[in-house]
Order: sequence, then C-alpha cells, then structure tokens
Amino acid sequence: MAIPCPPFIGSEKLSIESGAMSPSSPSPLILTQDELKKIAAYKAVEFVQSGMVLGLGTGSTAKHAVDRIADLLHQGKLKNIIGIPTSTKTHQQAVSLGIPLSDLDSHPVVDLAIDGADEVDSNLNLVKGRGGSLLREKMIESACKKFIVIVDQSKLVAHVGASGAMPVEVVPFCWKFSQDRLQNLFDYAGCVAKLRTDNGGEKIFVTDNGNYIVDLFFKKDIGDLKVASDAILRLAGVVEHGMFLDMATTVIVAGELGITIKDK
Ligand SMILES: O=C[C@H](O)[C@H](O)[C@H](O)COP(=O)(O)O
Repeated sequence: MAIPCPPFIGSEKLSIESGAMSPSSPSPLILTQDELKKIAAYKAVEFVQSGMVLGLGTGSTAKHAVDRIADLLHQGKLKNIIGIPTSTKTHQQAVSLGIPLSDLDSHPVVDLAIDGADEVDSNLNLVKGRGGSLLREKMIESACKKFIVIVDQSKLVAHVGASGAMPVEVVPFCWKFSQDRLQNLFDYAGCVAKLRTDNGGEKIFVTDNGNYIVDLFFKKDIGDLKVASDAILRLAGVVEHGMFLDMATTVIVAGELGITIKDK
C-alpha cells in the first residue's frame, strides 16, 4: 500500500542488494515490506556509537536493528555497548546474539533507543504496543536522550488513533470494568473497546508485566491527543497506553522512493 510520505526531509535513495544496503542506481527492484523495515533499521544503527547505552526495541522492525547491532559488535566496529531490552522477546534475542544487557535500575540514562511503531503522524506522535510491549517501551524510551523510530511507509498516518487499535495496558483485576470505562470515555469518538486475546483466540493475551491489553477502536477523531492521554491515565486500573506523544526525536521512514528522515 503506497501512502504519501509527510514532508520529511533528507531523502536518500537506497536499494537492497544481496541482503545488504547500498546506494541505488536506477533500479526496478520492488522491495518487500520486511526489506523496507530492514533498510530503516540499518539506517538507524548508523547513529549508534561505541560506549552507548542502548534501548533495544521490540517488533519485526526493531528486530533488524538488534541483529545489526550484534553484527557490528562481532565485527569489532562497535565496542562497549550496553543494551536495555524493551521486552522479554527482545531480551531473548539479545542474549542469543551475545549483546551485553542491563536495565534502568543500573542505567537510568539511556543514550539512544531504536524502535518501531504502529502509527506515526507528521508531528512524530506515535501509536505503539500492538505487539503488547508498550509499558517497558515507554519506560525505556522516555529515559532516552535520543529516540529513533524506524518504520516502513505503511505506518504513516494523518492522525494517530484513526486506523487500527490503540492499546491500553490494564491490570487484570476487574478488567471488564476498565474496558467499559475506556469505551465510555471515548463515546464521542464511537469507541469500541476489546480485550486482546492471543491471535484473536479464546486465551487472554498477557503482557510481560502480567497485565491485560484493551484495544480501543475509534470511528471518529479523538481530538486533542494530550487531553485523551491524560484522561486515559486518570482511570484507576489503567497502567499505560500506546500513545507516545512528544517522545520520538527522529523518525526514519523507508519507502518506495527511498529513506526519509525527520528530526524533531
Ligand atoms: O508492542 C510492540 C511495539 O510497540 C512495536 O514497536 C510496534 O508494534 C511495531 O511493531 P512492528 O515493527 O512489528 O510493526
């Protein structure tokens, strides 16, 4: 699906040749969505320097960045990296690749985080958490000096929350009560709130933190995002939501026409 890029700056044409990135000559290659994710991820890893404490994101795009960081470590091109994983899945990936790890207790200041997103608007506001990792991601990414978001062009939207689920992590205690309150809160936007299950089946999806996710689907614009964010967070029973407002410092978008980079 081709979505027009917002007016990002610094466009750079790239193509994938034999699994690696290189500047493109006129090329008829049509890249898959996963190849675009990899291009964005590799570009972000160019910002990593030896000695950094790194927030390691979660999801199919961030996975490429973690792989790339490990490659550069093993090639000796990066040294003394400390990774802080944003999920148990990324923790497992990083351990399997031999990336030294720590946590926010030991390293409360993170130099750089690289992570994907489900939606990105032209002000660099995000929706994250459709993979369920929003809480740890938000904790780590709000402790970062620089937060680079990596996406393929399909993630660009005019208004966050207008398409797909807005995840909200809630405590399991009386989750139906929380679900109803969330739905009522956004009644004006035609909200439907649904408890997330594993792959849409019967089993309730449980986050790394032992909580549940209520996904909010809006039929209309939710209006001011900060107001919506504050209203959600005021509900007892809510732990966190997937709107990441004013957090991303850079967004790297890989699309059919190349890479675009926008800095806050
Ligand atoms: O909980 C999941 C994370 O917020 C992901 O960063 C987000 O869902 C994007 O994932 P993907 O790169 O797989 O589209």
